Amino acid sequence: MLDINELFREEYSVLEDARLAAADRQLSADACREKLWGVAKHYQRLIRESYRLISRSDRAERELNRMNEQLQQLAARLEYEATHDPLTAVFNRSAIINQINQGLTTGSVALILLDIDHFKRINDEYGHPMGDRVICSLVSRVRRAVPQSAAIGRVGGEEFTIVLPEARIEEAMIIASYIHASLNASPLEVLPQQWVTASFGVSLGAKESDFETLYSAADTALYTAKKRGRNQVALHEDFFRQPAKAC
Ligand SMILES: Nc1nc2c(ncn2[C@@H]2O[C@H](COP(=O)(O)OP(=O)(O)OP(=O)(O)O)[C@@H](O)[C@H]2O)c(=O)[nH]1
Repeated sequence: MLDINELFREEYSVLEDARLAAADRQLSADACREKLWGVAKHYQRLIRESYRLISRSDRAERELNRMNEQLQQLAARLEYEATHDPLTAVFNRSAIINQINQGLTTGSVALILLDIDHFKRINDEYGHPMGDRVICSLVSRVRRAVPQSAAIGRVGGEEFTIVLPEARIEEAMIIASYIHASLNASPLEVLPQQWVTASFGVSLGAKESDFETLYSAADTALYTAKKRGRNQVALHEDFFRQPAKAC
């Protein structure tokens, strides 16, 4: 802790001297002038010191602001990296789990599970780097086919989710069919000589259900699509059940 008396010892002494001089009616004009010079010299020194301190504190504040900005940028980057897939820039698995669980606290959530068909063959035939480019190209096509409110996620190597909060099962089916049709309309730009198709599983989670339940239902539907020959959309069987008729 700084002691103000210690810090300004010299100035206090000059000040005290000046006070005594001001009170001394017998003091000669020359002696008064000499005291005044002393005060002026110290005053000048104080101005110089204050200016130096203000400049230093301005510099420190600017440096602090710069570091704060860097910290915020770093936090945003870490947050982005923790929630996004580095290859495709869509949400990663943990972000999708959070979004679905969050969505299910306030309403229903429809889920489309998309799995590229025979992707291993693409890797084997054209190489892993081409496989990566196929994944990115397919994601671009999915982006163009889904509404803004949909969250696209990569939950496995060649498995993707399209999360549709508050959507009805019919809307989810339409969107899945639209992506399916778009993949069948033309080959991906990066691999024009080879059609890349996908299978889709669609389901709906009721309010207050959870990720595991919804994902498992969509996965069962996806398995059905694969089993039936791939390159198609399957709806979870729960949605085929008719409500019991009253007698
Ligand atoms: N290029 C590339 N390949 C990946 C990536 N992640 C997973 N894979 C490959 O994806 C392939 C998935 O193969 P499988 O699970 O047998 O599925 P599939 O060949 O698509 O067959 P079906 O799903 O049954 O139609 C494996 O060969 C993985 O190595 C990735 O990030 N990049």
